[in-house]
Amino acid sequence: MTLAVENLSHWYTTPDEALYKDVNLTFDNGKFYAIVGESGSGKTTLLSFLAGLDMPAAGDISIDGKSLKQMGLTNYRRTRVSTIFQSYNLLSAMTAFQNVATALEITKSEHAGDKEFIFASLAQVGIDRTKAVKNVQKLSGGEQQRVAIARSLVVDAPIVLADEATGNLDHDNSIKIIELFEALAHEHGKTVILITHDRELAKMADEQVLLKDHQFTQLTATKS
Ligand SMILES: Nc1ncnc2c1ncn2[C@@H]1O[C@H](COP(=O)(O)OP(=O)(O)OP(=O)(O)O)[C@@H](O)[C@H]1O
Repeated sequence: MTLAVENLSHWYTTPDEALYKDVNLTFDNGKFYAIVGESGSGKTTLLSFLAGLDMPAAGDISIDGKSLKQMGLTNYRRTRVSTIFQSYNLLSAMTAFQNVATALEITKSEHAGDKEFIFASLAQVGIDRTKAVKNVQKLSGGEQQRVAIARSLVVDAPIVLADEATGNLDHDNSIKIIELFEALAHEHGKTVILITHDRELAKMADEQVLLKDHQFTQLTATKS
């Protein structure tokens, strides 16, 4: 499966103040990508298009040649993509466990109601049973971030998008999450796209997409 960005241009004010012009990018399944670039360069904006939350001013996003417009953004969001937002968007009146359980119910997952599966999904991101049954507002920022990651991953979408998913985590926990993303791509064949400010973490990706001076450059990793 290939997710393609075709001749995409976007501006919020006028076309001569475009964030980017005629961008072409491809993202393949089984690969882990990092999008890096200065603050305000337009990374989150690109992610909102890839997530099917917004449409660019010009150009198209397609999946295996079929445009998202053709497919319908709601259909695309429901069936293809899972997004981890910078602001977590957790249901604040609920526990970590309930946040994950709700995602499984909404998406009619085969794991809906499976308590052990839910606890295991949270354990995978370092949230133990004691923390899992706490209201998410009683968890630290980094713990909330990990709950948001677990919630997004249980949905089992072929495309996983993450906006600064490790922004609130210490180095060791960031590495664990990156390894989890790597495994999703390499072992489960997903397309994983992470926005990050952290150049060291970005180097762990198979490809880096650099956004600089209104241009994207796709670089393949040369891993030792
Ligand atoms: N809805 C909007 N209306 C007008 N301008 C916007 C809107 N959203 C973003 N912008 C502007 O577009 C530019 C790119 O924003 P974006 O959030 O995509 O950048 P970013 O690279 O993700 O930044 P950061 O790393 O700081 O999160 C910024 O200058 C921002 O002010």
